[in-house]
Amino acid sequence: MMVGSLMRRMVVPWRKKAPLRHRISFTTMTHHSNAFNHSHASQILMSPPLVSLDLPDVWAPNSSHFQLQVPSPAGNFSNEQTAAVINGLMIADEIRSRIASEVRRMQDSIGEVPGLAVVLVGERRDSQTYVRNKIIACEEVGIVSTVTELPDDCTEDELLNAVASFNADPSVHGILVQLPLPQHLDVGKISDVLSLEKDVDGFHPVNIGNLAMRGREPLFISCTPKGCIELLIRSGIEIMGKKAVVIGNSNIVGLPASLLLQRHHATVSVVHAFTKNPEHITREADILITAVGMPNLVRGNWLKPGVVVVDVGTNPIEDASCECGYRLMGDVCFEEAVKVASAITPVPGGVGPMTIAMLLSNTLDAAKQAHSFT
Ligand SMILES: NC(=O)C1=CN([C@@H]2O[C@H](COP(=O)(O)OP(=O)(O)OC[C@H]3O[C@@H](n4cnc5c(N)ncnc54)[C@H](OP(=O)(O)O)[C@@H]3O)[C@@H](O)[C@H]2O)C=CC1
Ligand SMILES: Nc1nc(=O)c2c([nH]1)NC[C@@H]1CN(c3ccc(C(=O)N[C@@H](CCC(=O)O)C(=O)O)cc3)C=[N+]21
Repeated sequence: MMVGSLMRRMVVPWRKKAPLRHRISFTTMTHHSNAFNHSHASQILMSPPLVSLDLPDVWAPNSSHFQLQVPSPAGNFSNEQTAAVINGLMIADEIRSRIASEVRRMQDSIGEVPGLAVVLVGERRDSQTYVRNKIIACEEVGIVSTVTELPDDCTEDELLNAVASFNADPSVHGILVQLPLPQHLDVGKISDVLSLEKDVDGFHPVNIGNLAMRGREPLFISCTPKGCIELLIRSGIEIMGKKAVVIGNSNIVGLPASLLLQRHHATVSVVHAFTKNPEHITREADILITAVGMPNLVRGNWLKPGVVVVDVGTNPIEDASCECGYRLMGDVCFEEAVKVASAITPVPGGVGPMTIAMLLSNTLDAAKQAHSFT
């Protein structure tokens, strides 16, 4: 289990009662009737469902406060309206409550709890913060987490050995290697080594390939795109038949987001760094997902009135008035977009919390699969 003497491990113990703010029953969830009316509905990814927990992957929110009053995209949207702001924190909270009760049910039934191993290389402040947030989130739902920290100058073998040791550890059901890695380490080699059954980040080429191919089902879908689609569905926004534009094409967000939107029968265009006149393409979008890392890239005049905007971008901006010295901004100029869009996710408080909720969900799924627990 040790990788040289450089590795530090931190084990967060299982807490019996997760201190979540809201505890709600999920038994009242129903299918999203509009989406299921369509004859192609059965072709939408059904296994595994978007959110684990054996729910259908297209479904309506179970309480009215999640149902946004969204004017139909590009339809009768008036310029005087402002967009509904999609509350990712609240939706993620509800999902985490459900995961917590599933983890308890698993422990009560078979005496096992899901385990997540995180590998963190180097000392990037942002990565340390993200990992800490993931560990806290695990603790809150009863998932046991382990962090391996490796120094910036660790060798590829040390990193691969850490992953391999978690592959072999039956108490670890999910493995996440925090990105970005230092330049001398090849992220592709990790996914070659990482066990497919433990790839809770959904980065394994077989998982991405299966996401791309008709008639195939990935074991895991990348957390951020999965969170984006979950936000749309939970907000009552139909995807099928819509024109969707994704800005960004990374393996971690943009590419799987466009594949997932296609699975939901959107017509998808991808905008990237070499796209000429991107605003001509984005202005066609009914649904826009942006994952670039450039604050204010998307201005109000890039948007069609009534568009639904999902802003993945997470950009720290220096701000002396904030306690930590910076604030977070998305890729979208929120003040302008909110006057044009019908619904929009904020940063912070939109996609970010959903990414973490989906990681917990994937880890629970992995543990259920490992123990044949249904
Ligand atoms: N909220 C969350 O949960 C998460 C947020 N993020 C955030 O999302 C953002 C993107 O992350 P990630 O995908 O990892 O980033 P990458 O740097 O890996 O990818 C950025 C993508 O943006 C494209 N791009 C760069 N410049 C432009 C431009 N001027 N116009 C259009 N496209 C452009 C690139 O195009 P090309 O392919 O041509 O190079 C690339 O596909 C970051 O801000 C990150 O912090 C990321 C993960 C999770
Ligand atoms: N292997 C791997 N998997 C990832 O999923 C992964 C990664 N590496 N590297 C970095 C990116 C980034 N990412 C975020 C997760 C949560 C928030 C998040 O919770 N954001 C909060 C704000 C958090 C804060 O205040 O700092 C919010 O938007 O409300 C943001 C970004 C996952 N990533």
